[in-house]
Amino acid sequence: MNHQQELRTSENGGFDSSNGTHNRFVEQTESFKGMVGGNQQAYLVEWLNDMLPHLSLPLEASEEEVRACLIDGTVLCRILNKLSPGSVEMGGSSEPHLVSVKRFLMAVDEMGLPRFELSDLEQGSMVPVLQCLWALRTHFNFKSEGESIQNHSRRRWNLSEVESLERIDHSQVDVSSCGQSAAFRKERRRNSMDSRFERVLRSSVISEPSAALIHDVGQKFQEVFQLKQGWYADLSDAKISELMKSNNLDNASTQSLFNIVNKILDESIERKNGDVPHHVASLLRKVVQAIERRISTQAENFKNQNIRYKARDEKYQSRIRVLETLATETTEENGVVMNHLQKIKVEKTKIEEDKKLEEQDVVKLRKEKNQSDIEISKLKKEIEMAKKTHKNHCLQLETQAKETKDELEKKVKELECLLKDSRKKVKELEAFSESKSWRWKKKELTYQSFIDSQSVALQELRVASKSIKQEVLKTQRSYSEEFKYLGVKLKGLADAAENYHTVLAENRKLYNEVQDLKGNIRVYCRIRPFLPGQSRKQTTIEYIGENGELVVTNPIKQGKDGHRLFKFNKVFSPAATQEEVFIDTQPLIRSVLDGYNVCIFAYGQTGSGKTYTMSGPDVSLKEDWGVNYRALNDLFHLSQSRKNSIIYEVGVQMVEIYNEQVRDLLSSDGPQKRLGIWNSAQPNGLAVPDASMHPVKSTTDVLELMNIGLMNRAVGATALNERSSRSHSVLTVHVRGTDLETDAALRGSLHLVDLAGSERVDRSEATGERLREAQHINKSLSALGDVIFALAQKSPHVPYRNSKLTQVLQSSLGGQAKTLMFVQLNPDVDSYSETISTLKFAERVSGVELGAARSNKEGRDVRDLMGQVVSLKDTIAKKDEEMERLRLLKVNANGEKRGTSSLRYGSSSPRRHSIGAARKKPETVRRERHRTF
Ligand SMILES: Nc1ncnc2c1ncn2[C@@H]1O[C@H](COP(=O)(O)OP(=O)(O)OP(=O)(O)O)[C@@H](O)[C@H]1O
Repeated sequence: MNHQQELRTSENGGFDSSNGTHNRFVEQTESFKGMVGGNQQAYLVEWLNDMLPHLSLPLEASEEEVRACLIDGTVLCRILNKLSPGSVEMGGSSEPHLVSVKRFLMAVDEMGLPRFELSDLEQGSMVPVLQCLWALRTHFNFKSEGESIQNHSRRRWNLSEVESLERIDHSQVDVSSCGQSAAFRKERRRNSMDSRFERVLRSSVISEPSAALIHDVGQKFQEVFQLKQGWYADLSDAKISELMKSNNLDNASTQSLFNIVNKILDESIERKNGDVPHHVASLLRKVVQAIERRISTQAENFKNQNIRYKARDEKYQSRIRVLETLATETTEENGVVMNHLQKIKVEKTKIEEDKKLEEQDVVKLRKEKNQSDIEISKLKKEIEMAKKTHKNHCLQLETQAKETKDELEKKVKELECLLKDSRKKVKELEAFSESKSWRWKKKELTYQSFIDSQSVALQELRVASKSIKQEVLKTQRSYSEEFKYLGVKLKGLADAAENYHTVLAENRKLYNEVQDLKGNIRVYCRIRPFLPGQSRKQTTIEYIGENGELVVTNPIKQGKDGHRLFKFNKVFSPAATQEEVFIDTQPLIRSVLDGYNVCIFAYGQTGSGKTYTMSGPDVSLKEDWGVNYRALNDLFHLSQSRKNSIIYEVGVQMVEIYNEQVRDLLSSDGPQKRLGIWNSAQPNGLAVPDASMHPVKSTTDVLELMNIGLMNRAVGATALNERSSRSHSVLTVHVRGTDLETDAALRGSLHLVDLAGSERVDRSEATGERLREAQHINKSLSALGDVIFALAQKSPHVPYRNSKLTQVLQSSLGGQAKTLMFVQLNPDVDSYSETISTLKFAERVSGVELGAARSNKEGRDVRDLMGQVVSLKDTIAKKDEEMERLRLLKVNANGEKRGTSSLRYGSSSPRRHSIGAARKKPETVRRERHRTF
């Protein structure tokens, strides 16, 4: 059902009793309020279009479109004037739209209908506006319906007539289309639903063959009758009669004729008095007559058609019957007749099939109708359901509203309580603030009196401060004078302090010179740093003084007894570099070139850094070079710089003392060769005359030789498990210089001794071979200690012969040599006792006076005499050596008897690295040495 049909239904419904009119008006207005939505808006739009056709608003016009249409107020005023002519004054087009709307609203107010606000129409919700229009529509519908029941029943008749015509049209069409296909009939039916207007048109020109023709006729009518509201008022009688005379009415469609009738009726209703002008009435009659005529002719046509169909049908039936009787009577003519009959039967079956199809169509249509009925009932149910849910929703909302109202009331009560409380509190606060302000006033008074007394005191203080200021100025003056005096004094002190270091250096130089004069053995103490990977334990070194003081702490003892002070020529901290150590050693080494015998030896427990100081950790790196390399490098540099005045020849020996046996590390015969030792200090410094002497000309030569020597020592070490730390190595550098001017000769020698580890035997808990090694080391080191003690005591007998070490070092310790001892310390607290015994030994060494060193410079005569002395000493030494050998043989024989055996290097000793074929045999070297040194 479309909107118009619904509208019509609502318009027609409820008119049974005039008493119910008002109730229904209220109901409808209320219902609109509750259902503002698409349907109601569509009704209103349709109504508006009906009222003012020029609006031609689309049925599904949006709220904004409706607003745009109504906003200027003229539409509203026109509608009202149409419903109730003259109820609103119409303004000109220049009048502002607000005025029109206001006028409309005033009229609505007068009628007592619901109104809307201007703002609603302008931009607010359109619902109040639509409600107002709905009320207006309902109001005037009811009003007019009452009148139309009496006056305009014809109008309704017209519509029903049209519908009845439509039904006739359907049945006619159905009958006429008996012979057509079902599809064609369906198409026709669909077309028939297109629009109400076309349906009406079709019904009016049912005799016409096509819809196009119907439309054409309608168009023509529209052209002929462009009718407007109140049109006939403008027509003259002559015009109307002319219109009636013409055959225009006959050519117009039935719908157009109905429209004329309707308009005439509407106009007459609007005029209220119901009077219709005579000429209009005659026109109306004419139109109605035309319509009636048309309908009667069409009815006549249908009747005739029906009769024709019936007659045709009867004719067919009678023919069939005749043919059937003919068929039964004449059997001879059966063949011919049968054929005839067959044809007739075929025709009959065709007709029956058509009938069946018709029936099927009817059934289908019924079914479709049923389905649509079902759908309608479904929709109705849905609407009811929606109504119910809506009602439920409304109820829910109401209950919610009630609940919220209750809550709000509760809250209001609570707030009231709070308000009461706060009032109480405000009162309390007021009372409190009053008491406080009283107290403050009191305090103010006391403060005032206090301020008065303070201001008096301030006055007094000012006077006092003035006098104090004067005193301060006085003292300032005196202070500045004293400062000046102190400044002068301080300057003197600063000058003195500045000089202090130079004085200190001078002192040290003088001290060294005094020691040189005395021939004291110099002692340099060097402390090894903690090694990487070694946990930073507590150190035994408490203090290192610049002037050679060293304080060592006993980790067990506390207080004064825990500390011990030692004093040496120099103490090198763990941070001291190889370079720094050498700088302090350099002057001593240089004196070798001046013809002095110099001996440098490193003493200390195993791992304390003896080899580090003497050789260095890595020969390939120059900055790591120890005293050995640096000394020889320096000697060559110096000899080069002096080559214009003195020509130097340098030779090198390298021996090892292991288990009281001296072995040549550079000998081409191998280290197993035991060397003889001179029994007394040799004037030429050749302590080990049998050791091969290797002339060197550059640092590279020295490095090469020393590497061979170290390798020989290292090879031995591999076989005998780190023998290097249990043997003494002695590198002797012999220098012979000849003055080019005076031909005077000078000889100097430099012993560089890396002693074996000085730790006690019991500490290492050694046994077997190790014990033997340790015993030998102990023996040699204690022999060294005895020699030093004897020298310190200036004893007439110095026991050099007690060990090979003392014998080798005899020339450096006893003769007027310059001797330097590096005391190497391990800072680890675990090594405290070893450190103390090392330091005690070093203390004793530093006290030894060897007498002033003497240079070995000599003229030619002296040299000849010295040569003789040397040969004599050589002979004595040989004898001594023989005696020594015999003694050793005796000792060994006794030892073998006791079942002990001495260490041999025979098969167990490592392969000897050869110095090379170019090297001369020891005898040759010895001869040469005897010749040159
Ligand atoms: N001043 C130092 N700075 C850095 N490392 C050092 C220093 N002195 C010694 N060392 C390191 O300490 C370790 C032991 O040193 P070194 O072998 O020279 O001791 P040693 O007294 O000669 O031992 P041994 O008696 O066994 O021959 C080495 O690894 C060495 O590099």
